[in-house]
Amino acid sequence: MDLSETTEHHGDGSRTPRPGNLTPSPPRSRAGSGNGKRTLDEKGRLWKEDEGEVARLMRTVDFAARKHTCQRRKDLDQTPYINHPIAVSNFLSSTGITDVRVLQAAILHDTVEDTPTTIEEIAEHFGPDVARIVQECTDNPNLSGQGAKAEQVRSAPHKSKEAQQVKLADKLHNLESIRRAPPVGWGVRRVQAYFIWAKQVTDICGPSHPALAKRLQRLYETAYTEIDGKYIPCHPEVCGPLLEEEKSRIDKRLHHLKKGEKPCPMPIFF
Ligand SMILES: Nc1nc2c(ncn2[C@@H]2O[C@H](COP(=O)(O)OP(=O)(O)O)[C@@H](OP(=O)(O)OP(=O)(O)O)[C@H]2O)c(=O)[nH]1
Repeated sequence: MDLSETTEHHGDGSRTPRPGNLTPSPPRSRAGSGNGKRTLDEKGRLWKEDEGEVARLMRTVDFAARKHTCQRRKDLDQTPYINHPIAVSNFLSSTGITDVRVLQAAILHDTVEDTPTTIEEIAEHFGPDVARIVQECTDNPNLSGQGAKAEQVRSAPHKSKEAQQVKLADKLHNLESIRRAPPVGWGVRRVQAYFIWAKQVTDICGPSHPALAKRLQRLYETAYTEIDGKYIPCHPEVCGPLLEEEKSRIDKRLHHLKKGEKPCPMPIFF
C-alpha cells in the first residue's frame, strides 16, 4: 500500500472517527487475516489509515455508484451509467495498471463533470493525487460541444501520464459502446465524427499505455456499426474492409433486435 497516500486521508475527519474520538477501550476487532491488525471504528468500518487497497477501491466504486445512481447511458438499452466508469477502470487493471490511484480516478472520472460532485469532495475522500487525476479528466465547465472537444485535443499532450491512461480507457469504452450500439439518434456522420475526434485524442495519449493504444488502433482499423440497415465503417479514413467476424457480430445483434429481444448478454470486452 502507498503509505504517503494513506496519510492524506487524515484531513478528512468527517466520517471516520479519528483515534482520539474513540472510547479508550482497545481496538474492537481485526479485519481479514494475514493483513496485520486493522482497527475498526464504532460502525465497524476500517479507519482510513488502516484501509487496504481493496477496501479503498470498493469505497471508490460505492461512492461513484451513489453519485451516478440516477444516470443512464445514451444507448437503446439505457445501460446504467456506472457500468461505464467500472469498465474504464477494468480496462486499466486488466492491462497491467496496478497504481490504485489511477484505478480510483478511472472509477471517479465522470463524477465532477456529470454530477454535482466537487473536486474538493474527491480530495477529501480519496486524497489529492486521485483528485488531481480526476480534475485532469474533467472538461472545462465553461466549454461545451465542439469547444470542449477541441480543448480535449489541445490539452491532451499536457496531461499527466496517469490522466492520459484514464483518457485512453475512457475513449476505448465509449468507442466500443458506439460500435456495439450507437447512442439513440446518432447517424453515420455523428458516429464517424466521434471516431475521428477520439483518434486525435488517443493518438496523443497512446504512449502512456501501449497495450491500450494497440487495442484502439485495431478498433479504428476494423470497427463497423449498423445504422439504418447499412454497415458503416466507424472511422472512415483508417478502417479497412468489413471483416466476416465483424459482420456476423452485427448480424447477431440485429437478429436479437428483430425478435424484440434485448441484445443482452452484454459482450465482455476482456
Ligand atoms: N459512446 C457513448 N457515449 C455515451 C453514452 N452515454 C453517455 N455518453 C457520453 O456522451 C459523450 C459522447 O457524446 P457527445 O455528443 O460527443 O458529447 P456531449 O453529449 O458531451 O457533447 C461521451 O463523453 P465524452 O466527452 O466523449 O467523453 P468523456 O471524456 O466525457 O468521458 C460519453 O461519456 C453511450 O451510450 N455511448
